[in-house]
Amino acid sequence: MARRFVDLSVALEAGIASDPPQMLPKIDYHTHKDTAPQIAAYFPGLTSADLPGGDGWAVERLEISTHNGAHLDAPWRHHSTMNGGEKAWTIDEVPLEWCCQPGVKLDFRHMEDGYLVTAADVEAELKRIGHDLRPLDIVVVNTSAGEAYGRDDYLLKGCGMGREATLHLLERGVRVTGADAWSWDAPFALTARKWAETRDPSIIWEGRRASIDIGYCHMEKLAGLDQLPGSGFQISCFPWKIKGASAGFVRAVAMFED
Ligand SMILES: N[C@@H](CC(=O)c1ccccc1NC=O)C(=O)O
Repeated sequence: MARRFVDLSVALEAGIASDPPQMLPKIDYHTHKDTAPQIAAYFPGLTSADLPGGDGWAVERLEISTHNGAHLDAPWRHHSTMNGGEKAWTIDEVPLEWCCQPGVKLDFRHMEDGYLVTAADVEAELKRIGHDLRPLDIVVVNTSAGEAYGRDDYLLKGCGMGREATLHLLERGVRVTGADAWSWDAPFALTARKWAETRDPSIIWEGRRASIDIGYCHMEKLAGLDQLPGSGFQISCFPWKIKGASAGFVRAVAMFED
């Protein structure tokens, strides 16, 4: 039996519209030509001419936040408490068991930017793909943001998972979800417009705040969801173990046993 992999993570990349301007990642690439003196520092007397082709080593320095690139948000990201009053788990406390499970893909690409997905929308899509949710299924949502990654309109793209839809998944035992958009919730700028009209603060991060009731994790900035069927694959998305952090980078991968 051959195993096939689909990469579900965007590359961490500088110079594209992946995040708001003040939150963009910075990557300083030190090339082989730049670094020969770094090696020479360990071997007094060595010159670049002694190295093959004059090459030193390649290394990069990053200036990033835990929310740049494809990442898994821990319950701690969503609120300081989870499960009705317990201290919320940070990323290093998330059970590994949550992060390698059967995957389910919901296709919501046709939904309008900023539309708030309901529990009925989730049920209708599960019926269409013929899947009954099981505890710990990893549910990923393909929105219109997926194909806009890196474009100037990326931050405004995609429907949002509302509180009702999020709780619907959590009440069925789902503990890890994901989207290919900048956020699990609706794009911030669109929620801000609604807030300016209503002044109702409960609409801000309404999907992720479901974690206050039932702690869960979600991935953001996924890629390649259009290549997945509705079900029939595993997802692996172990996060970087960053002590006490709100999120960890993930190389999310879908695996098929063909
Ligand atoms: N909506 C996303 C992304 C986000 O908030 C973010 C992305 C890059 C850098 C910083 C971010 N947020 C706060 O510092 C999240 O909640 O992780």
